[in-house]
Amino acid sequence: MHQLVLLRHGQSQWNLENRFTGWTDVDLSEQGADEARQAGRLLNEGGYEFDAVFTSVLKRAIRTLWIVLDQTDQMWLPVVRHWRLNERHYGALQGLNKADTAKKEGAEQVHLWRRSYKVRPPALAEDDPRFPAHDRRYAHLSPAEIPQTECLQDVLDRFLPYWRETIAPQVLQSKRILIVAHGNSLRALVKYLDDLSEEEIVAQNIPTGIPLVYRLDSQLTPIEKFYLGDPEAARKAAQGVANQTLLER
Ligand SMILES: O=C(O)[C@@H](CO)OP(=O)(O)O
Repeated sequence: MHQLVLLRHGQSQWNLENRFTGWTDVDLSEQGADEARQAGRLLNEGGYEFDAVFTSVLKRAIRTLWIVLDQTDQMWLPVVRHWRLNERHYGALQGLNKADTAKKEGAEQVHLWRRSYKVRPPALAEDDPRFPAHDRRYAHLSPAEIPQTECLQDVLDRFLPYWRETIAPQVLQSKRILIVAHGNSLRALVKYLDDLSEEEIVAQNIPTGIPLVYRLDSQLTPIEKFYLGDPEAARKAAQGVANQTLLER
């Protein structure tokens, strides 16, 4: 049996402000840092140890990872940061308030942008300062790899090669892997691991800062999966993510 732990970063400043974030490099809020510490405590209590760790090139995930490694006394572990684990690029929605956007564009449209598999949010123009080609951390990417917007399918398409070539082989060697990433990059991986349909993935929301443990067989098919800690707290936190576009917020 193989084990994999997924962790969405703790609450970010823009999660707190209820803004679409995507590839914007915002930091953790104070609550987010607390959530990361709590994730570390849960991992300690469960006796979880890791052999290798993967994260994105965005500081809310990196800092969550730092806090977890500190909390679990595993700061020595090898860490790989890769853009393919980044959050979904939210195109021209990046920076906008989610509830205001639902008011303006309609809740149904915003739900499609947030959770459908194939509907892309409006794209960024190439001369927009938010376009990642202007950021030197992405200078090594080919033009075709740099997104102006992404739907969940695009995220899975860019995450999967990295999963197949780099992470999955290590899981199969029985290395205990921790992936600290983002709501939608983890939804893409969950869709793939759980073999969910395009309809089923719509209802999946991943809460911030709660470790999600997968036990997998030799084909990397899940045998069981569960959130560490109180299952009711994880359910409520996931519901809170789903509710971010409610107009009365
Ligand atoms: O803004 C984002 O980048 C993501 C994660 O915070 O939001 P959503 O859950 O709306 O897809």
